[in-house]
Amino acid sequence: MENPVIYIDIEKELITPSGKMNLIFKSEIASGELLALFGASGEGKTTLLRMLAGLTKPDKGIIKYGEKVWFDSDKGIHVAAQNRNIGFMFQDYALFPNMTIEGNIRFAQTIPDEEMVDQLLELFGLTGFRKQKPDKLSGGQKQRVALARALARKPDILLLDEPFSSLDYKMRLSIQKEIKKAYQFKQTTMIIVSHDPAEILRLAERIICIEDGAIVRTGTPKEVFADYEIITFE
Ligand SMILES: Nc1ncnc2c1ncn2[C@@H]1O[C@H](COP(=O)(O)OP(=O)(O)OP(=O)(O)O)[C@@H](O)[C@H]1O
Repeated sequence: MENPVIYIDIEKELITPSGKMNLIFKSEIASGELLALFGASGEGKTTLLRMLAGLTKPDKGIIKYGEKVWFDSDKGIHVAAQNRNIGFMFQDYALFPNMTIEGNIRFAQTIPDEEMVDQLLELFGLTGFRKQKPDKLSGGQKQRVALARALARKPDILLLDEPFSSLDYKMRLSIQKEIKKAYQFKQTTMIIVSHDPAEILRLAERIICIEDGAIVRTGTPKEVFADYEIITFE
């Protein structure tokens, strides 16, 4: 069954180091779409994901998931994060320090599924660490656990904020490939924040560029990056 379309039409005043900036975002995100958000630091990409996840309230507007209204400022509706079935991994993710790696992944599941825990550990190259505590792991390994945890709850929507930043090139490529495979297959809608055009070209079907708090461009990554000479198309 297809996931519903996400409809976002919101405004939020951001308090930035250089003053106030109004973030205005209106878009429809299709079911099963792999969308990248691209923009300079401080443009509000993380805040946008947080609003979609229900962790930050927009000042005004509407967020809908199919027929379900998740946010409506006029009607005073704000559905809590735990009722949106969104998997997310933000830059400031924290693992539970007293739980093992497998425990961290298991804890994220809404319905217990040991086979999936094993698959995720395998997919992210973590099987050998499953009984370890997070403090024994490197930054890249911790990031992989956080990614596995975001996937573990079988979310309808997956929000990834710079999810591969601590991974080495080889691991980056292999995990990008696996994520793309697994989630296109399941038709999970995925929104990824990335500063890396090559990564966006590899992963995303559509890109939305944000500048000064507004959408300035949208299209396929090839269309949008066509002007950038530095990019090598694969
Ligand atoms: N709830 C909030 N209310 C008002 N301003 C906020 C709120 N949350 C974040 N901001 C501000 O909005 C600005 C944009 O932050 P955000 O983290 O969304 O940007 P970003 O595009 O994700 O940047 P980066 O690429 O560096 O992660 C920052 O200056 C931040 O201080």
